[in-house]
Amino acid sequence: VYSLYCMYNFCQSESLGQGSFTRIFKGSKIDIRDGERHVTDVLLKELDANHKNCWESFFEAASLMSQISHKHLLLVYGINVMVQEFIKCGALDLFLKREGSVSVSWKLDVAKQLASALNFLEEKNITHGNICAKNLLLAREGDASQGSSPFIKLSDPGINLAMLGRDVLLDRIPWVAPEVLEAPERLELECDKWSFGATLWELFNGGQAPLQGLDLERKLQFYETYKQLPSSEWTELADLISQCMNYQPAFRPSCRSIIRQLNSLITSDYVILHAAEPLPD
Ligand SMILES: N#Cc1ccc(Nc2nc(N)cc(-n3ccc(CO)n3)n2)cc1
Repeated sequence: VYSLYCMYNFCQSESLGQGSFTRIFKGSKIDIRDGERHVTDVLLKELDANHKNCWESFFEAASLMSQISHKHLLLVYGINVMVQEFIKCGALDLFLKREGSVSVSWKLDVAKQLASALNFLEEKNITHGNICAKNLLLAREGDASQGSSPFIKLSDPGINLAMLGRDVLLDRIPWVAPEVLEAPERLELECDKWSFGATLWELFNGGQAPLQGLDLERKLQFYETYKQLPSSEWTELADLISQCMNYQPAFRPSCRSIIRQLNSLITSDYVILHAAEPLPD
């Protein structure tokens, strides 16, 4: 099996003229197969700014052409790129592992921002389905000494849970809610609350993955025996995490309650006592 690594690099050359609603660039597709580089000339078509609204038909046209082939039909290599805003400091789990010592109030600030993103999704009745520190992107590091706070953005959920194999789902224990394992196609809002609890745990444990190193069988047993993650010595935090990670979805707190509890954590004297060093647990 070879790893297909395909990178587009392209230079803007207006000389290629304009499509009706598109800008076109000449580029080259670099595939690496069995250690060999294959460079192919490609043309990249980008929907221009004031026609973003008809991206569906742009997408349909491209996917239609990519599904058929004939010697007199243009070959479409694919439309398999998602273009995202580049977030300066990358994923939170890696940042926490690298940094190690961020203050308790920094962590609570990040937790509150995630809670407000979840609150927004809850109001829209949208379930994300893949809340975890890996999918929290740090747009601004924030520096406690300068008093500037961090700024996070929740990434896309990736492939729909119902499309994933059972092993992938099991490997997402303990982020994936227990009820999702049995019915990944029926995602409810409550499953994001469970994942929020697991993400809080990551946040206050230096970005290390909970249940790391457990194989899938043991991860499944963790749920079958209704286990909880090792609780923090900060009881109010441990309470919030276990409320979110309640095996009964209906008993999990609403986003408003989560935000209220985070606000009271922020004012608790634990924060002042641990202003500088990270929580020991
Ligand atoms: N060193 C370093 C470094 C790495 C990445 C970025 N930036 C960025 N921008 C995005 N839009 C998305 C991501 N992601 C990273 C993991 C995921 C998983 O979803 N996304 N990283 C900035 C610095």
